[in-house]
Amino acid sequence: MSLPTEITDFLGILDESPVGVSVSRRRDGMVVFANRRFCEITGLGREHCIGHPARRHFADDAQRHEVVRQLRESGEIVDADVRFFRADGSSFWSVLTIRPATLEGEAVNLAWIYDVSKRKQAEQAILDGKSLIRAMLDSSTDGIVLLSPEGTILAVNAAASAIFEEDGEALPGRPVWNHLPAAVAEPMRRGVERVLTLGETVESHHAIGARLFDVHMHPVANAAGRHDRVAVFSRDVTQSHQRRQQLRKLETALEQAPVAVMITDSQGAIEYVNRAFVLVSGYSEDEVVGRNPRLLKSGETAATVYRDMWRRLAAGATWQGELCNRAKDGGLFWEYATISPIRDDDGTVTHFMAVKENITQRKETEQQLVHQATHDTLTGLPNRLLLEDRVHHAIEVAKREGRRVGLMFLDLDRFKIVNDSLGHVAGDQLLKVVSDRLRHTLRRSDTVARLGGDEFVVVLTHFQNSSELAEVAEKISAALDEPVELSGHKVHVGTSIGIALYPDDGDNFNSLMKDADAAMYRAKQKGRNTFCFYDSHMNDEALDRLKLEEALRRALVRGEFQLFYQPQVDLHTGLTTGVEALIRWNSPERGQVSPALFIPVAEESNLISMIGWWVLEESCRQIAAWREAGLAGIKVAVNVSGRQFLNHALVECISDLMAQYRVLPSQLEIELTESTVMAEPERAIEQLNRLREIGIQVSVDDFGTGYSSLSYLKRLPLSTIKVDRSFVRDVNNQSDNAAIVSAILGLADALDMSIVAEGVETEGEERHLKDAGCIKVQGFRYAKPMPADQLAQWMRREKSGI
Ligand SMILES: Nc1nc2c(ncn2[C@@H]2O[C@H](COP(=O)(O)O[C@H]3[C@@H](O)[C@H](n4cnc5c(=O)[nH]c(N)nc54)O[C@@H]3COP(=O)(O)O)[C@@H](O)[C@H]2O)c(=O)[nH]1
Repeated sequence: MSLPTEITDFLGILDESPVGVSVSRRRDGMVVFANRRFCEITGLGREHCIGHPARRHFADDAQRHEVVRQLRESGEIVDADVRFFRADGSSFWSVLTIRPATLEGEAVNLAWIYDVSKRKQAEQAILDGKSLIRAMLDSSTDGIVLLSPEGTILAVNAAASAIFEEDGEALPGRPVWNHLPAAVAEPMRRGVERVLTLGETVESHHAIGARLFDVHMHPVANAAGRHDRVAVFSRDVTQSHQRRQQLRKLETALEQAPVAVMITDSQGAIEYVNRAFVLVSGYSEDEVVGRNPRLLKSGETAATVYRDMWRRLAAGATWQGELCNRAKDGGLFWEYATISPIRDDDGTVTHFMAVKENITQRKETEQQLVHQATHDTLTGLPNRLLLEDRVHHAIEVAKREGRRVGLMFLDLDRFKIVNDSLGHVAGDQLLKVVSDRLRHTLRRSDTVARLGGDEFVVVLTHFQNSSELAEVAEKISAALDEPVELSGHKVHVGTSIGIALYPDDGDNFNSLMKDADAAMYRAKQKGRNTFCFYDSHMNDEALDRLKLEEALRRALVRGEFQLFYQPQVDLHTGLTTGVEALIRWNSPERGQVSPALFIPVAEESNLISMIGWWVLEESCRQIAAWREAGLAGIKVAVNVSGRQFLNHALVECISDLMAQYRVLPSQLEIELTESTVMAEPERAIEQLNRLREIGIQVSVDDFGTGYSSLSYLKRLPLSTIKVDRSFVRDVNNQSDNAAIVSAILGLADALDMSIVAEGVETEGEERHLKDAGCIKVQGFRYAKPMPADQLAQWMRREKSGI
């Protein structure tokens, strides 16, 4: 299109304009003119602008539509911010103004563009910065409020709006005091004044409803450096306060806990201990912090316990178990510990926590109970249960090491007499003395146990041969043969010891015990206070003894006993002065059993008391029967065993029997063996005096076979000494027997006692005795023991002088 000159001039002017100008036809939007600046701004050559649609310059379709809409509605565009394309495809911000005009009758749009990219970028940067600050402020969990000196809210972040429970946009311009409780507003007002006056930060704590806040107020300066605003930062510390309180409660609970608590780091260095720990261990916190818990180690906890503990802890598991630890003062204490690993958020074990209950008392009670269950209460020695365990163990070790085990069975020889006569208290005292002597005689490695009663067992493991065992047995015998002082009485007990060996005699506890028991019985038979090694025949004997005991028991019930009577004769007159009652057992199974065989078994098994009472009663009954039969005045001497003699009830019992059968004291005599009298001389003196008070005379049997103390003999109220038949035998030919008999006669004379010589069998013996001055005799030479009816005939014959 060729343009008139005035138009060309106008366009020439526009071409020089510093603003980009383009002219486009309104009917088709085709550009008809673009000035130099327009081409510079868009980077397009003029030929790429003119003759092309104006819309192609718009970089944003939405903006283009808006421009078209406004043009349609108002016919012009004033200072719109629009993005245009550059020739290289990039875009720039421009301020666009379009005004309608007419060019040569053609309606056109005159468009001015002004590149505002730099300003836009700056604006965007500010906007970005502001929104960043805003975003930062809003993302803060602390409430932030900017206040004027009067307390007017200038700005708030989201957290502050939430505290005030108000819309954040509504708050600026309002006095902050209206949004605070009076109790908070007033101190805050003073705080603001102070911040602005002094220019310093003020900190305070406030409660708003149920929530707690830490408040920091900072001065904010203006461009001139003057503090003209206050920034208030409020931190909601409700939860942390509650947590702190909970922690404090936990700490108090830990401190006051009755259980010891210890926390170590992962390497075992102690970091914390509570008060219970300090009390139990005796160590202060300072003394243990930084140290390893092994400082409590006592050496009493089995190594396996620690191994198990570390195996579990290393696997990250909790360990529970009992530890025996040592306190600072050296004392031991027991703890039931639960040790658990403590992990951080990543699951790494950072610490270990030990919670330990003091179970010392329970342990001590347990140990006491175990001790009670395994030890004899009276002597404190191991009992049968523990003995069995020790023997098992000793056999196991001996088996491995190819050694022998010696088991000694001890039975006190005269314990039962002491117990019956002096009472249980003295008996207990005696057992304690015996225990102490055994303990002192043996090595610590040997076991001494009490089975009960007067039976003890010694187990020896360290000996070379059986003669060493014999030496030990001798030492024990010697120690127990020493007299024991009991309630003012000197008592001789003595012990019989049976010895069995592993593996020689048995390979288990029961067989060794059985064998040693059999050997002990043999030792008793050998004469007491001695020892005997087991040999295989002993078991048969022990079995026989047991059977005999059972048969004896039955005999009492079945009435298989009978009394025989042996006369005692006066050599001057040839008349019977009395008779000795001698028991006989007519066993349907065994036939006639000698009292020499069954009396010792009865003594061992306690049956002797019942048999003794039977003999006493039967003797009294017989005296009465003879009286009824016209044979008054027969004096009966009854053998009384040691146990029966020392029984408190003996005197009363004899009195009762005498009263029941109307027996005169002169018709009854008691015979005691020398050993019975001398076992307990003091006690014997007491009992003999009581018998004398009721008129009963006592003779001492088997005189010369035991060990009489002359000083005691002098004090004993005895009427007669019976010379044992071992001294009477062949007295006329054996000078030593003659000397003994002569000495006994002299003694009896000096002590004003009468003499009866036992077991006279020959005329020579009789003559010697008569010449020596012994008048009363007893023996087969005159009469053998006979049943009561035969004795009655014997007496009648004698009376009638036949
Ligand atoms: N506790 C009790 N002991 C009793 C009782 N009855 C008897 N015994 C004691 O038993 C032992 C054996 O007695 P026994 O077999 O009866 O022998 C007595 C006489 O038979 C025997 N004796 C008498 N004279 C002679 C003789 O000339 N030769 C000879 N070889 N033996 C003779 O002596 C025994 C009487 O002894 P002792 O009692 O010491 O006077 C014996 O120890 C009895 O004591 C009883 O009831 N209770």
